[in-house]
Amino acid sequence: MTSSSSSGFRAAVLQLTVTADKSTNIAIAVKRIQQAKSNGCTLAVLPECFTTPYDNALFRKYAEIIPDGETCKALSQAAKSNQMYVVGGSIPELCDNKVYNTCTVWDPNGNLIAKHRKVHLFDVNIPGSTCFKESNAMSPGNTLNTFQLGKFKVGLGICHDMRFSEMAALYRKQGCDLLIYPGAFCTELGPPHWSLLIRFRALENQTFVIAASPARDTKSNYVAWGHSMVADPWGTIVEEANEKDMDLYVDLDFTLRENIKRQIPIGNQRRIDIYDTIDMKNIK
Ligand SMILES: NC(=O)CCC(=O)C(=O)O
Repeated sequence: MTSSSSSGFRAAVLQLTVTADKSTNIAIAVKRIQQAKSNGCTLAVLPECFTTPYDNALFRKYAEIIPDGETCKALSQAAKSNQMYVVGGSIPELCDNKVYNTCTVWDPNGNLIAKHRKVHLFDVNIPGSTCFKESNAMSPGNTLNTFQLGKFKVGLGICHDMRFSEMAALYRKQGCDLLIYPGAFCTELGPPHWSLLIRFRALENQTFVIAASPARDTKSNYVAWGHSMVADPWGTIVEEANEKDMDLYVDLDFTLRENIKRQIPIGNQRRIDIYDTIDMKNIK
């Protein structure tokens, strides 16, 4: 496969360091998108909250109106000048006085072709480990969102969204070939769950999965796990970053997905007749 062919394309996962300065973060992202282009990539994926330290106290301060804010202008321009698709990780979005954790997607003409507001907010309470209540600062989105990259369909989620197999299954049902999760797991929940969740979403849906994290900054209030990752429909890790500031360049060949779907045809084996008798609303 060349960097872009009928069977796939090359993707960049940009594991950049998020500083306290928004303009610096945007400039770093733009530079890394250019580098991805030089390395033959068709798609660049940025991390969750790549313009903003992951901190409830800062989300509203850093928030922007989409698509009028400085981040959207820069991503649109970067997508257009490099003739690439850009998945803009996420930024805090200000809309009707609410703040959302929102991913924007830009096509090679610089058009905004999709927007996903994080549906499942990161509210956990693990004494002695991680206590975070994202819903104190953010509002949840209420829709699932996809976009088309050539003949391939992509489903979008943000970080904690990846814990919900129901959401990924709905994307599978819609025919998604690839799921993308900008994310920022912490150093407590990253080691036990990050890789497992990514591989499982890939395996159970027979899709590729890209998860893009910020690099680890041990001086920040919220220390990201890093380990950006690409998993294939077999559940194998194709590429994994360590915790440092770095990028992954990965060739995605979707003939693998077609082969696996044919060889292990779980798409046709589901017993909806049984599942449909179970009332999901009553299952916690
Ligand atoms: N930013 C997030 O949504 C973090 C999610 C997370 O760490 C988890 O364990 O879930």
